[in-house]
Amino acid sequence: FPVLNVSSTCEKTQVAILGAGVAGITAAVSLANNSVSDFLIVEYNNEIGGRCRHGSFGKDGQGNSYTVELGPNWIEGIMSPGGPTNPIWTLVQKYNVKNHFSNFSSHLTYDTNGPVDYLDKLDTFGDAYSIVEQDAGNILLENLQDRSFRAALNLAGWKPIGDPQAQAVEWYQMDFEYAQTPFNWKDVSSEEFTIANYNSTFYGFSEDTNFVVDQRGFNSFIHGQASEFMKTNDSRLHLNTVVNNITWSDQGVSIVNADGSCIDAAYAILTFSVGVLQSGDIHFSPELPDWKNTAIQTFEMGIYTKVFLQFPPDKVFWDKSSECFLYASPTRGYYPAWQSLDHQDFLPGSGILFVTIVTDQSYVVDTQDDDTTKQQVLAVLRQMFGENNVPEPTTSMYPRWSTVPWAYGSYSNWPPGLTLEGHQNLRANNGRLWYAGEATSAEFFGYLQGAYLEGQKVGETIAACLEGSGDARCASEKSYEVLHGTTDLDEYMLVNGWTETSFQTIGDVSGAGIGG
Ligand SMILES: Cc1cc2nc3c(=O)[nH]c(=O)nc-3n(C[C@H](O)[C@H](O)[C@H](O)COP(=O)(O)OP(=O)(O)OC[C@H]3O[C@@H](n4cnc5c(N)ncnc54)[C@H](O)[C@@H]3O)c2cc1C
Repeated sequence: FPVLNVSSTCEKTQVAILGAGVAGITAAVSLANNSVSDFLIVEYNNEIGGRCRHGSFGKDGQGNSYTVELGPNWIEGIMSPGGPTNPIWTLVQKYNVKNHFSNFSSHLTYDTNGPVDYLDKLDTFGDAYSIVEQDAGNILLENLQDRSFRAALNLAGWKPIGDPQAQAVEWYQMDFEYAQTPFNWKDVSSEEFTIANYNSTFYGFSEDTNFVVDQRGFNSFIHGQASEFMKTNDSRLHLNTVVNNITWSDQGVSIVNADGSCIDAAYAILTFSVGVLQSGDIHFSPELPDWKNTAIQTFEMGIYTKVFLQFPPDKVFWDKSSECFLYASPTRGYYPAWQSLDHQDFLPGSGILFVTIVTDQSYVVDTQDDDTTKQQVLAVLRQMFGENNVPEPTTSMYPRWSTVPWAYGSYSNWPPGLTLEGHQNLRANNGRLWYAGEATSAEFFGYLQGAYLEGQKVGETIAACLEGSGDARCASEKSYEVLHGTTDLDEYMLVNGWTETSFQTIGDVSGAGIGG
């Protein structure tokens, strides 16, 4: 097989897989399933899993730490009878990853004065959201101009300005899922593709989401997958190796790492996050063409931060039968969604509570010290549950996703006005350098299933290329040098990374907009 610099001293391989997250490991499974065993996986960290990552936290009665998920916690969208199944759900069952149905109707509402019932505002939001779904379907089917999610909600009559409870409800329904806000000038979400993304997962698979509480960690499904094709200490897995330079062409790809090691590959699969690609930490030679660079810089990266607290288990002050506590602050997005792990279905007796914040507030906590954040969350808890009822936590912890140099953020988000062609440019290969990851999925961006499906697809494509570049399955991805303003209906097809799932309404069809 042809590679660059055949005379060089670099390690040689047929396929260099850059990154060992879900996309990278799934690409390797695809190659192995297609009889390609000559590949190398290069990974920044000292373990596989990527953003699917856990940490040790707190102590149980025996002095052992608990495992908590720093990254994904949910299998989002499971399956509907007779419909497609989320591939992550299939893997979680295969490798017995412990999970439990998340009951989102098990929530209580609070504001600065303590408990107060504003659940009815969730219904009002739901009514407006159904109108937005119809509107988004119309935009897609009629090839109309996309708009921001804020504009869409306003047009549907949902205007939460000046109402902290309504803002908390909006945060719970939007920011909690997309890690980005539809709030006023900060709005960075497309109406059309946010709705399509929601439909693909929650109408395509099902509206159920299951919460993972496996003490081996959520990523044990990735370890399970890897064990199917790799031995312990497999020499094809290069951990603790940071890629710095990528030289690409139609003949092959050369990679130079920070430790000076290098690889010459016939093909490479790049799975780094949009945050890493945007950062400029990776140098490309030749420079990436404008159409590719524009796509990378246009797609958005959201931050999703969980702040964990452990309280003495005998001093738990919240209702242990509830899963979620929503807090309405005058400042929208200020420590709004609290989840209890001390629940009979999760980690009973653990005394662990965590609060989620996203992008704007995440940037704030990422630049302040742990103690300041702890004092802020305790002040909120004391407003919610009473000044004298909330003791000092025994420990607290949170990851700073915006600063992690192998991710620079949590997951991607589709900005207003970006067309399907614009997104396709994020997916499209540059010569023999191919791309995969959650962000390259047109329908499932942000989710584990997006990373899985994109990794699988690229693995199969390159296996076909290695059989013979004349193989039709090896054709280059379509790319667009000139971007037009909208996307014709007949472009929603595989050539642009679009399957038919967003047009299905297998789950709850009550508000299905796109094609529904
Ligand atoms: C806080 C949080 C919550 C989330 N919640 C959910 C959820 O509940 N459900 C859900 O489905 N999804 C969720 N997601 C999204 C999900 O985690 C991602 O979609 C998925 O893990 C992305 O996989 P990937 O393979 O595309 O990328 P990654 O996992 O980022 O894999 C890329 C790999 O490349 C490596 N890398 C980066 N730079 C370099 C370099 N220079 N050299 C070498 N290696 C490098 C990284 O270390 C990483 O291992 C969440 C993510 C986060 C962070």
